[in-house]
Amino acid sequence: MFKLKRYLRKYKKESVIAPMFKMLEACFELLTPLVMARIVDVGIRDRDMGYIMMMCAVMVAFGVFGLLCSATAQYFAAKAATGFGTALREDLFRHVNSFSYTELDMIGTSTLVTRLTSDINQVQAGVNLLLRLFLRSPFIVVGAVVMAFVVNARLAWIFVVLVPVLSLVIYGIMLATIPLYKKVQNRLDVVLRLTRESLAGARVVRAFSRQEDEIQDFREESEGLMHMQLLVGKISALLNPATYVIINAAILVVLWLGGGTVYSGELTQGGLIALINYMTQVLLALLALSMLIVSVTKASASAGRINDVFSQASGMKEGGSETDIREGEMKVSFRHVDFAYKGGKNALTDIRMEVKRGQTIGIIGGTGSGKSTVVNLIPRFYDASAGEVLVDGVDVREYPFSRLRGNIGIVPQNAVLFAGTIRENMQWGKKGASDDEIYRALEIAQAKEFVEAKPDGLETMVLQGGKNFSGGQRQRLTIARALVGEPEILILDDSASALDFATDAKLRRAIAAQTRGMTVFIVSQRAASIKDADQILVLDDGRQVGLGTHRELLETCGVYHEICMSQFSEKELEKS
Ligand SMILES: Nc1ncnc2c1ncn2[C@@H]1O[C@H](COP(=O)(O)OP(=O)(O)OP(=O)(O)O)[C@@H](O)[C@H]1O
Repeated sequence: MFKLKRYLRKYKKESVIAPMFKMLEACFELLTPLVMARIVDVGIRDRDMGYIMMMCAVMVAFGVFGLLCSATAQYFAAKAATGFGTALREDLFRHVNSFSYTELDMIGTSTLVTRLTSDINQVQAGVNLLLRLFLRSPFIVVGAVVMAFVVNARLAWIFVVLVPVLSLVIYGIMLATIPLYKKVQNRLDVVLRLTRESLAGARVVRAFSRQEDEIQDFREESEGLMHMQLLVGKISALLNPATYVIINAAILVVLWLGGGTVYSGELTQGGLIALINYMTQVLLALLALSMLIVSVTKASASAGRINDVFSQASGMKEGGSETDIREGEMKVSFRHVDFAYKGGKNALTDIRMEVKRGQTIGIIGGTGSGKSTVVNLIPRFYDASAGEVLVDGVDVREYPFSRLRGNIGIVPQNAVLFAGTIRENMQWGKKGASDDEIYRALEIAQAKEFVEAKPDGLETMVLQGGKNFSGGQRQRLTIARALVGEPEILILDDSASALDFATDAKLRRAIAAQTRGMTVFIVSQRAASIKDADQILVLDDGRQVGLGTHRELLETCGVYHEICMSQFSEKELEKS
């Protein structure tokens, strides 16, 4: 948690004012039993109503000042803590955004969501409590012991014994619960992941009638979390009975010994009442301290999880801004490229390909053969494990991300749209794109017709994930989004799979005719979608088993021939 203190730097003033006001409030609290003692020893003894009223007014004034101090402290602590939380959240979000796909795969989205939300809230609550209580509680404990010595030094020794005994009990309980908080948070991660998966895949769950299994899995995890929380709760629940037994025993001792002292005149009745009040103050302060420790412990566990994300640096270093681009003939080159996902075997082995500016490249192969992996290396979603990928003759690792990716329009396999209007979604491709530019892109992507048919046109709202559009419409919108920016390289990663054959063909014809000079990569399982490409890369289990035109590959590449045989009739094959 200490490591995160930099986020409080902007709130130095608040971080000092909050504990100071809490201490001031504590001073009023410590003085109150003395006023009470005066009421008993002087006011009540002498039956002096004027004195009693005056002292009551003093007590009320202490209470009001204490309340004002407490409210001021609360205000500044809340200001510092929420500012801290906001700065931390923004920084963590920025850091997560710097991750490459490798780190995202490794850490997992659900746990990142928990860390960005619940963990940061936990740390924020810890900071708030820390600012208010870390000085106040020890100050009250020490202050109450000192005041007890002021009232009666002989009886004050009971406090000297009481404070360590109480502290020891509280510490023991803390020690038992602290490791469990981290486990609770980890379990929460699992529950969140299950919830996310189950809700995101709600349609699939229903389609496979898996609701009961999903509910069962969720129940098991949720009950696991509950048992863990109950265990922590049960141990923590010992705190109050244990401490109250000790404090009441101490009060009995004070009354037992104090009674005699009052008779002998060594201690006044008011003094005895003040001692009991101080004892209660010690207990309450220690309980507040234990609450602080619990909160700080939870916050530390959460801070640890947040720091783990911060310490995960992006494995990808961005290239310098002065990239020397050689505008040669080759737009994209793969030179003996190998790639393995973290901890896995090679997903790609020795990929070699030279793609000229303006060419269309088809990439085909069975499922899992590495087609998406190949195209993911061009915008540097992953880095090659061996060999190099070049764009305009320069290794992709030498580019600043914005420059490299700014020239690439990528349409991923899963059509992802964001909540907002169609226009806003299209402007992801190019900030401030005009309606003309958007309609041109929609036209090429074969999406203009259905967008125009909507009463609100470009103002039509897209629901989260594009749920109010069909799969094919979503795909066409994501293609249009990539085209709006008129990228130099367009990557269509199986992004026309939901289109019927006629629309798919129209789309490819429009791209070929209206995007002259654009280098286009088409990943597809359908031979018909890529057969007219200038070059076709054939993959089999991550290996390049063919590279050439449709005609050439039919002659030379067994895998390609087989794919075509399975998809075309004899007649179609002869014609092609
Ligand atoms: N994020 C990942 N982490 C680990 N392994 C992965 C990851 N993505 C893909 N793989 C593995 O890499 C191999 C190639 O996957 P890739 O997605 O490139 O295949 P593909 O040819 O595009 O398949 P499909 O046509 O089914 O989309 C597969 O064995 C797959 O299991």
